[in-house]
Amino acid sequence: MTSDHGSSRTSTVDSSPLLVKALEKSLEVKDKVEKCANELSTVNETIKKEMAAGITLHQAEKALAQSESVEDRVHECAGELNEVNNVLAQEIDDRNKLNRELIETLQELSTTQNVLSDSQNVLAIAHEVVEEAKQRTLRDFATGIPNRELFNDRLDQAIALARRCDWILAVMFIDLDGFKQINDTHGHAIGDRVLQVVAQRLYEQVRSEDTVCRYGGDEFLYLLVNPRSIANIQRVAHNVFDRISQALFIDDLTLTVAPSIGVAVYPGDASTGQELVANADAAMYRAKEKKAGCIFFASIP
Ligand SMILES: Nc1nc2c(ncn2[C@@H]2O[C@H](COP(=O)(O)OP(=O)(O)OP(=O)(O)O)[C@@H](O)[C@H]2O)c(=O)[nH]1
Repeated sequence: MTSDHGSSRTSTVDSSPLLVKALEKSLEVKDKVEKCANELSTVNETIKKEMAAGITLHQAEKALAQSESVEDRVHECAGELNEVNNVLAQEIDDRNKLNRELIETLQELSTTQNVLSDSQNVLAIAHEVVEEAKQRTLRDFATGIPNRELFNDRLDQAIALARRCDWILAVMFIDLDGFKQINDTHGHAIGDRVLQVVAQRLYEQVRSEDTVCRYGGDEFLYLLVNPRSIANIQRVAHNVFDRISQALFIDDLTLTVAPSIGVAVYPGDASTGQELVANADAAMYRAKEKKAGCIFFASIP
């Protein structure tokens, strides 16, 4: 067996130094055994020939000595093979141990991944719960539309934008006329349904950049962002008025509520959100007092 052949085998099998050595050793032993077998076969051939020709005692002793020498070397090879086997057995043990450790590590990794995935799910649910809670704190419980807190936040943002972009803004203060009468005549539950329908009508009308909210009781606010002109504000206010004034059908009741609307415009009527709402509120009261078409602009004396 050539060393070239040996090195190509060992390099493809493993790069562990112990294993490389053991394999080289086994190739050496194999060579030795092959030599012994050849020698033994030569000795046997000679003995056969000599026996055919009539073997002498001297020849028989010589042949025995030769075969004993081969036998000694075969024993030696067996010892060496045993050593190789021990090394290989140790290597197999080590590899099995490594495999077991690898499997355990993979199992631990899989458990960790499951725990991680569970944690991620829990986290996602927690996010949803927090988001829902956040939404609840920003929505009016009875009608589902934004509440005063969300409106004020949007109003502050709108004022900041309007300042930077040179826009106008408008706040409409909407109060239902004679709402108490509905409560008193038909009960609080019907009054609640009326508020819900009004809120829905406002919500359906509002553009995505604008905001409506229930301010409290039967009061609603409507923020118009960058309406561009007073004429546009008037048009929206009239649309809101007409939509709210349409008949409401609740169970077998047909009800009507008309709103009083006060409008304040930024920057002409106020420079802050709070002032804008207060001025729209004051305009709404003047609209109520005068009963003049029920829409009143703060800037109109
Ligand atoms: N059903 C119901 N009623 C409410 C709610 N919040 C406030 N109210 C009632 O709404 C009414 C609001 O009072 P007002 O604005 O004086 O009633 P109004 O009859 O519309 O009076 P004007 O605005 O002057 O026309 C009161 O009767 C409150 O009890 C609510 O969530 N549900």
